Amino acid sequence: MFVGRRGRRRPPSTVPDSGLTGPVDIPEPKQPEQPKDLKSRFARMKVSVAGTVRGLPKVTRLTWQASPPLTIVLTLVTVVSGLLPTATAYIAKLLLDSVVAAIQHRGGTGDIVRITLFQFGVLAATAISSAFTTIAQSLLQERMALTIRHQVMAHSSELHLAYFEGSTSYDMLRQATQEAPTRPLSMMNSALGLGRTAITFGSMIALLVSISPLLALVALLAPVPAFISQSKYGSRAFWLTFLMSPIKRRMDYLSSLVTTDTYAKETKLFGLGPYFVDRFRRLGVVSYERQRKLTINRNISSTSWGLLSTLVGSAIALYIALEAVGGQLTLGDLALYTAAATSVQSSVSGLFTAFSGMYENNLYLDTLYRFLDTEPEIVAPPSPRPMPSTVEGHIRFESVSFSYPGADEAALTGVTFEIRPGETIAVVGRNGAGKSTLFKLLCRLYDPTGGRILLDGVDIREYDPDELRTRISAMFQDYVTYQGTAAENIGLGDLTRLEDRPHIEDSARRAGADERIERLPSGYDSPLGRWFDQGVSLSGGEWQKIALARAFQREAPILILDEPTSALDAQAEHDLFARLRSLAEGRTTLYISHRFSTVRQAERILLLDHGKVAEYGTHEELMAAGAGYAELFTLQAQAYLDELPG
Ligand SMILES: Nc1ncnc2c1ncn2[C@@H]1O[C@H](COP(=O)(O)OP(=O)(O)OP(=O)(O)O)[C@@H](O)[C@H]1O
Repeated sequence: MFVGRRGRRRPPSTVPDSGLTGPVDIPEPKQPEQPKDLKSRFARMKVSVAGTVRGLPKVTRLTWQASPPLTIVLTLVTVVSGLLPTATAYIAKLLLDSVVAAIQHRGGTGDIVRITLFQFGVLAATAISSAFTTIAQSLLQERMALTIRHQVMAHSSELHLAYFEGSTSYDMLRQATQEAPTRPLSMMNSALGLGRTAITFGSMIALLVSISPLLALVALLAPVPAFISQSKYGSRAFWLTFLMSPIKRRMDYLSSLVTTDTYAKETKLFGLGPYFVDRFRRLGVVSYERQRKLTINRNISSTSWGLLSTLVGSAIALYIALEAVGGQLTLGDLALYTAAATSVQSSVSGLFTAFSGMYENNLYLDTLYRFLDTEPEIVAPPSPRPMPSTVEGHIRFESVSFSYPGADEAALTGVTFEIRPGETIAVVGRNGAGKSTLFKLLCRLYDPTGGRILLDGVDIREYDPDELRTRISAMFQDYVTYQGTAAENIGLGDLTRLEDRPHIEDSARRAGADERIERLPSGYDSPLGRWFDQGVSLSGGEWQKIALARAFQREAPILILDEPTSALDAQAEHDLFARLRSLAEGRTTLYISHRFSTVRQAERILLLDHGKVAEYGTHEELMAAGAGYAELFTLQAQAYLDELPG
C-alpha cells in the first residue's frame, strides 16, 4: 500500500465543475430515446437476451476459475433443489389421498406412515440442499471477489500511464474494482436460479396442461408485465450508477481531504474542514435522492405488477376448487394442482426475475470486461530487439514532439539534442516548460507524438519497455512514500536486491539517508508512515532522501533525477551534489533543478522554453551567449549577491 506525495494530476474531468465549488448536482439518468412500438421493443429485447446469454460463458469460466469444486457443488444442488418442489407437491397429494382413503376405511395407516417418512426425507433434503447452497455461495463469493480483484490489479499494472490520467477510464477502473467483484456471482446465482426454476417449471407444467391448457397459458402470461418493469428498472439502475460515478469520486476525494494525514495540516489551517464536510454532505444528499427515487419507483412498479400475478393465482385456485366440489377431482388432486399452478406461476415470474437479474448484472460485467479488454498502449513490439548486456547510455532526441491526450497545447515541440555516454546533464526551464515530460518520454511512460528517441543508436520503441526500464533508475518529482520499513522503501528500487541489506545500506549512504535511518527505533527495520503499525513520521526532506536512496538502489546505466533536492536543506543539497560526480560515474545522468548553483555543476545544460530547446551547452558557453540561461543565472545569483556585505 502506498500513497503519492502529491495529489494526482488529472486532465479536465467529464463533469465540468470540480465539486469543490459550484452547483452540487448530477444529470438525471437519461437513456438514449428509443422507439416505443412493439416491433422495436421486441428487437431490443432480442438484443438484450442475446447479450445476456453471451455473457454467461464468460461468467461460468470466471466461476470455474475461482473454484471448480464449489462450482460443481452449486450446480448439483441447483438441479436437486429444482426437483424438490415437485416432489413435495406430489407427496402432499399422496398423503392427502391416503388420509381420505383411511377415513373412508379403504386403506390402513401403514401407507400414511411410509408417505410421511418419505415426506420427511424430501423436507430434510430441501433443508440440506439449501444449507449447501448457502455455504457454496458464500465461499464462492469470497473466491470470486479475490479472483476478480487479482485480475483487475494484474491488468492495471500492465496499463499505460495515460489510462490512469483520463477521468472516463478512471471511472471505468473504479467501477471494475468496486462493483464488479460481486457481480459475477450474482450473475451466476441468477443463471443457476434460472436453471433451478426451469427444472421445477418443466416438471410442474405437464400437470397443469393436463387439467387445462388455458389455465397453463394464463399462468404463463400473468408475470410478463412484472418482468418488463423489472428489466426497465434494472438498466436504469445501471445508468444511475454509471452517471453517479463522478459524484462518488468527488465525494471520495472530499472525504480523503479531511481524513488523510498529508492534507490535514492545510485543511486545518485554512479552516476548510467544515466546508469540505458540508460539500460532502450536499453531494451525498443529491446522490441519496437519486437512489431513493429509483428504489421506490422500482419497488412500487414491481409490486403493482406482482399483485396482478397474485390475482391470477387466486382465480386459478378458485377454478380448481370449484372443479373439486363438482367431483371431477380428488382432494389430493386438488392439493397437487393448486401447488402446481402456484408453482408454475411463481416459476415463470422466477424465470423472468432471474433473467432480468442476469441482464442487470451483465451490464456491470460489461464494464469489467471492457476494462479487462483494454489493451495497454505501450507494449513490446512483436519481436523486440534484445537489450545489449552493456548499455552505453548514449541518448539522442530527434525532433521529439509530444502532446498529452486531450491537451490543446503540445508539451514538447521538435526537441533535438544528444547526450554522450556517461555525461551529466542538467535540464532547466520555467514551470511547465516540459522538463518532467522529457523524462517521462525517456522512460517510455508515453510515446512521442512525433520524432524519436534513440538509446545507443536504437529507437527505444524497438525494445521491450519493461526491459528498457530496468536500465533506468529514476526519482520522480512526485515520488512515492511507501508505507513500509525503511529497508523496504529503499529495496523496492531493485526487486532483485530487496533482501540485500549491505547494498540497501550503501544506497542509503549515497543518498545521505543513512544517519537518520540509523537513529530510527529499529534502524532499517523501522516502519515508516502511519498507515499501519506504529510507523515513524519523517520530514519532507528525510522522505526525499529515502526516495533518492531507492533510485540509487538500482545500478542502471541511466540515472534520472527530477528535482532531487527540492526538499533538502542547503548542507544536504551541497553534499549530494558533491557526491553526484562519483555517484554518476559511468552513468548517463539527467537531473532537473531550479537551483543554478547545482545546475552549473553539470557538464552540459539544456534550457527548455515552452516545450522547445532554447539553449544547450556548458555553463561557460551559455553564460558567454548571454541569453536566457545567463539571464536566469544572473537573476538568481544577484539575489544572493545583494545580501552580501560590501
Ligand atoms: N498528465 C498530464 N496530462 C496533461 N497535461 C500535462 C500532464 N502533465 C503535464 N502536463 C502539461 O504539460 C506541460 C509540461 O509539463 P511538465 O510537467 O513537463 O513541466 P515541467 O517543466 O516539469 O514543470 P515544473 O518545473 O513545474 O515541474 C504543462 O503545461 C502541463 O500542464
